[in-house]
Amino acid sequence: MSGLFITLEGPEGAGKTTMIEKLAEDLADDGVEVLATREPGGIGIAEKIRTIILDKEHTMMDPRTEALLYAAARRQHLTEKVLPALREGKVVLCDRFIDSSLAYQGYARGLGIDEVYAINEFAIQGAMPDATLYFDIDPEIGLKRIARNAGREVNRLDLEKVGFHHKVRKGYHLLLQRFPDRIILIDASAPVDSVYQKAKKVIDGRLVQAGILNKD
Ligand SMILES: Nc1ncnc2c1ncn2[C@@H]1O[C@H](COP(=O)(O)OP(=O)(O)OP(=O)(O)O)[C@@H](O)[C@H]1O
Ligand SMILES: Cc1cn([C@H]2C[C@H](O)[C@@H](COP(=O)(O)O)O2)c(=O)[nH]c1=O
Repeated sequence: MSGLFITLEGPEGAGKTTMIEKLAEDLADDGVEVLATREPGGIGIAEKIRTIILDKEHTMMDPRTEALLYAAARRQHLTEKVLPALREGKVVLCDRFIDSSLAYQGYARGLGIDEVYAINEFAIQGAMPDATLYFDIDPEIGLKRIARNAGREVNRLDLEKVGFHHKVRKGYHLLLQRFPDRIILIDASAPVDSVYQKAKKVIDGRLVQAGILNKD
C-alpha cells in the first residue's frame, strides 16, 4: 500500500458522515487525491450485502451471520475499491471499517473481540488502517441527533435498545486501549466546527508524516 488508509469510527450519530464529506472536500482543495467511501457498502456487491444486513425486517438474523456478512462486504469493498486506490497513492477516508465489527459484533453482541478479529483477519489479510479517528459520543446524544435528521433512514441496528449502543461505546473504549498508536479519540459532543478542526489537524499531521502534504 502506498497511499494512506484512514478510517472514521464511532457510535450512531457521532458525526462521521458530516466529517468525511468536509474532510474530502478540504483535502482535495489542498491538492490531495482523496477517495471517500463507506462500510458496509461503497461498491455494488457490498451495498447489496448492506441492504440485507440493515433490513429492519431481518430481526431473526443470527449474530454470527451478521458478523460474517459485515466481513464479506468488507472483503469485497477492500479488494475492489480501497486497495486499488491506495496503490494509486490516494488517501482513502473510510466511514467505518474493522473496528465497527469489533465494537458492535465483538463486544456489544457478545461474540468476543478476538473471535470477530479472527474472521476479519481472514477478510482483510493485514490491510489495517494507518490511522483511525474515533468520534466519541454519549449514545443518548447520538441517537437524538439521528432522530432529528429526517432524511436519514432508520436501520435495524439503530433500533437496538439504548443499552446495546452503550455497549458499542464501551467496546470502542476497549479498542482504544488495545490499539493506542492507531486510534485517536476526538470528543464528538463539541460543535461541528470544533470537532472538524481537531479531525483535520490529526489528518494533516499524518499526511505530513507520510510525505503526502507539505504544510510549511
Ligand atoms: N458536532 C455535532 N453537533 C451537533 N450535531 C451534529 C454534529 N455532528 C453531526 N451532527 C448532526 O448529527 C446528525 C448525525 O450526523 P452524521 O450523519 O454525520 O453521523 P454519523 O456518525 O455518520 O451517523 P451514523 O453512523 O449513525 O449514520 C446529522 O443531522 C448531523 O448534522
Ligand atoms: C461496518 C459495520 C457497521 N456496523 C453497523 C453500524 C451501523 O449501525 C450500521 C451502518 O450504518 P451507518 O449509518 O453507515 O453507520 O452498521 C456494524 O455493526 N458492524 C460493522 O462492521
